[in-house]
Amino acid sequence: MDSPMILVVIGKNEVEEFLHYKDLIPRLEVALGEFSKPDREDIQPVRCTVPLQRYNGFLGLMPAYLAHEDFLCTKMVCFYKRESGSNLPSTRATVLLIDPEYGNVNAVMDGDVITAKRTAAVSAISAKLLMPAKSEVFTILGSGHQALSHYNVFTETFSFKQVRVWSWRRESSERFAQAALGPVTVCESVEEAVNGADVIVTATRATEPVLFGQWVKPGAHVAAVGACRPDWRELDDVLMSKAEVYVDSREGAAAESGEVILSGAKVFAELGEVLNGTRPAQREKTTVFKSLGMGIQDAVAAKLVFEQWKRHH
Ligand SMILES: NC(=O)c1ccc[n+]([C@@H]2O[C@H](COP(=O)([O-])OP(=O)(O)OC[C@H]3O[C@@H](n4cnc5c(N)ncnc54)[C@H](O)[C@@H]3O)[C@@H](O)[C@H]2O)c1
Ligand SMILES: O=C(O)[C@@H]1CCCCN1
Repeated sequence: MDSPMILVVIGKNEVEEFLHYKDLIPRLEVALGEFSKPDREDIQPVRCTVPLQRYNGFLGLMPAYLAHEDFLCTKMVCFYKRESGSNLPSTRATVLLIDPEYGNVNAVMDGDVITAKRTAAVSAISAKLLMPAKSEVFTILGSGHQALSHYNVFTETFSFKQVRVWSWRRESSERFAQAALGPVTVCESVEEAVNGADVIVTATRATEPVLFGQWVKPGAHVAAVGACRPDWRELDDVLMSKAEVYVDSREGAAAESGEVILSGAKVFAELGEVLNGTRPAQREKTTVFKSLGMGIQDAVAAKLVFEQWKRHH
């Protein structure tokens, strides 16, 4: 017998309409905390990846089960090592909601907005915990989808005196600055962009380091969002060795993060451990939050979207 639900398709516009940072952030904080408990019940295997060599990319499968909420879903995300000048998106994602009792699919949802917003929301949580107490200068490296979602949530959540952007191509940085809701200073080089910055987000497709420790102010917080393969980097060894390293999942970082694996840096804590109070937030030190993305983050976001969708239909 099937579950009584019929299959619904929820597109990008609806996900955008139903997913708000003010709802997403507190729920992600709870989920990250649950994930980092030794007796966790939520289930999330490390991403399974299928190489797509012909296209220089991967298909990532990201299932998750939120046990307390009896919510089961999986994201399917293709991500590519695009040429630097390419205008094609580096990730495309879809989320399937599955009835945990009967096994049938209840909903197919756009995953691009979910990926953009939940990733930025988790970086904002890292900054809330780890950035210097008086943070005035915020720098974004990259000017793509993640750069924009990070700009949106960081400027919505914190008050910076200056926001700077650097990107591979100046035209893209200028387009980014025009699309942003507030003033953004376009920088010519990474060094200029990060000089004196308190908070730095790296959201590029780089596979070799673009951010070097010698340029980063002591005590700054870096949320590193790109470089999600064991041999890809955005940050150099100097930065990885001078910073206290926080991750979303230790297991994920050990399997997938070039920054962690190649530098040999020790992971100090998961964000969830800081949220649970079992590891300290070393705000006064230079900190790196290495983000790789987790299925439970997608599940939290997809659940919120589905709740709102049901309310409106
Ligand atoms: N941590 C997570 O959960 C998570 C989630 C989604 C995406 N990502 C990763 O974040 C990164 C950005 O994703 P996006 O969706 O914004 O991509 P995007 O394609 O929209 O933007 C990528 C940006 O990187 C710049 N760029 C390209 N090649 C570069 C290079 N060699 N050096 C420096 N900059 C370069 C581009 O100009 C562009 O500004 C990707 O690496 C992606 O895989 C991580
Ligand atoms: O968690 C995610 O959704 C992304 C997909 C692309 C690779 C990095 N992580």
